[in-house]
Amino acid sequence: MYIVTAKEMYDIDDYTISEIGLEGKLLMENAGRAVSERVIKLIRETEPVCIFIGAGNNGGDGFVIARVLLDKGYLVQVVQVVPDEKITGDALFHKRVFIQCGGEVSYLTDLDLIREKVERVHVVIDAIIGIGVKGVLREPIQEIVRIINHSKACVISVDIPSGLPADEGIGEFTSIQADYTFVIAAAKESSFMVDTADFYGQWEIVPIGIPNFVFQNNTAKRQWAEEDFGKTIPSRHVHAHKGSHGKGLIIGGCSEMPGSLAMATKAALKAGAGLVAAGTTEKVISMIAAMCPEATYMILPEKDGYITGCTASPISNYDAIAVGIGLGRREETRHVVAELLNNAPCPLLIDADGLYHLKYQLEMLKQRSEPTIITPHPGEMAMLLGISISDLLSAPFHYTRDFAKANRVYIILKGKHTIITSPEGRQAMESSGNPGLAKGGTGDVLTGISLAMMMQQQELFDALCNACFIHGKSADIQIEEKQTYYDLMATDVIDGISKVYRAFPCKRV
Ligand SMILES: NC(=O)C1=CN([C@@H]2O[C@H](COP(=O)(O)OP(=O)(O)OC[C@H]3O[C@@H](n4cnc5c(N)ncnc54)[C@H](OP(=O)(O)O)[C@@H]3O)[C@@H](O)[C@H]2O)[C@@H](O)CC1
Ligand SMILES: Nc1ncnc2c1ncn2[C@@H]1O[C@H](COP(=O)(O)OP(=O)(O)O)[C@@H](O)[C@H]1O
Ligand SMILES: [K+]
Repeated sequence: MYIVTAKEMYDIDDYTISEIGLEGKLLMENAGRAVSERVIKLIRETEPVCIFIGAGNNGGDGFVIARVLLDKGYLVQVVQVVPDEKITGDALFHKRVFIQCGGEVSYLTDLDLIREKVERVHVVIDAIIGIGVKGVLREPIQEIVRIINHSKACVISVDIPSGLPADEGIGEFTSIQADYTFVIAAAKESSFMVDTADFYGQWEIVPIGIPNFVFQNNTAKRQWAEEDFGKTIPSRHVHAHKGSHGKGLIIGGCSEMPGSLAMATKAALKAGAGLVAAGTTEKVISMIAAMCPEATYMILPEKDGYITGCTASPISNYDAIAVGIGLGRREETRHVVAELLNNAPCPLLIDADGLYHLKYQLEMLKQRSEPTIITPHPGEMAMLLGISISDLLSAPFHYTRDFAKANRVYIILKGKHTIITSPEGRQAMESSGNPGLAKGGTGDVLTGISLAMMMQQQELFDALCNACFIHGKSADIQIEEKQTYYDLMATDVIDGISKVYRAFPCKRV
């Protein structure tokens, strides 16, 4: 599933129409029919429906839906909220076809009459404005939207709730509050944003016949789905030995935070790493070694219980290194991250307190010849960017893409919808997981899983997407089977990794 801005969707439509030859009228027919199919599954013929239609192509979709429902015997009323001369092009074509089929259209702007109508119907279909909205809704449409929002009717939006921007980062708007939205052809950015997602209600994408390659050529953003995991997760060879699946090192931990290192280490092994070493202070090793007997341990120099260096040890022997969890923010610790940025001869993942130290040496990212991956939650990403969390969350695709390209870094921006970005600006959204994960330690588990994935035979970008999938899916399976959002623990997420692999068996070569 692809994710688009309004401009990208218009480019995709234009190419499909002008280069491929699928006419706009035909796309509108496909869109209207595809939405009608879903509507028919939701509502009964006896439930009166009112379709609200605006001036653009979104309104055109509305005329197709009206025709299909009328033909199926539904009680359909069509209210046009703009004068006749505003209906032009493909929308006018489909209005005429609807009328030829016996349909009736009333142009209404009297708000009392509209209120009366809306009170009498069970279902409102909102085809007033789609992705072509500009700014805050003008009157009388704004008031019509208010009337619909105050009614008891079930509201079904076509493509996008009218008034809502398709793109992230747009501040002021008034919008239909939909119960359901049937999104045409590709997800719009706003369906994932904290401030706009809820307006969609339950939503689903309806395909309208646009070929896959047209999306691929016009957007670098997509959702990472179960099928992607199934297709990309590497096989385990029958003759594999522990070296075939990577030798990883995790550096972190201090006397106050030993558990995070234990969890990341265990998660990395559970996710499939061949060998994992935990690099930390002698005291932390004595605290956690029994929790993860399968790991090896590397004693690092320390001061007052905090690690102060790491390159005295042979870091060149590893296939991937993670640093930062439970590391602490002492100044003496900062150059642990600097040493790794300078010397780690393999992919380097930086998380948690490591990101805090990275903020002071961001310019080193560009000098690395091996990939660097950062795994911030929104607070950490905002800190790296020097902006507020609310600014970041209003336009996360934009901010993470710019940062990734400018600093040549992979980013996993964690959240309900986690965004994975490559240094070239390719982006995937991974949406598994649930509120049970909103608990300390789950990020450490993701770091461990990510380290394991980074060392398997798969493209690094896919590896990071798959790590997020395993993490979220594990939490989902645990909630389905035995736990609740309240009692899910980070260690349960580690246990659930086995269930993900059993549910999606990978190929054995
Ligand atoms: N081939 C295709 O492209 C396909 C497109 N498809 C469908 O087309 C939709 C996009 O259609 P679109 O581009 O015609 O724009 P659309 O969303 O109907 O809105 C434009 C109208 O809104 C009005 N308006 C804007 N802002 C406003 C405001 N603040 N307050 C009040 N009014 C405002 C604006 O008025 P104006 O400012 O021009 O006076 C204009 O009349 C897309 O979402 C999908 O459903 C599908 O059929 C598949 C094929
Ligand atoms: N409501 C939620 N829905 C889905 N995933 C969530 C939710 N809350 C947190 N997560 C996931 O849990 C993890 C939390 O990571 P992080 O904030 O770094 O935790 P910590 O540092 O305490 O271990 C991330 O992978 C995030 O995507
Ligand atoms: K709409």
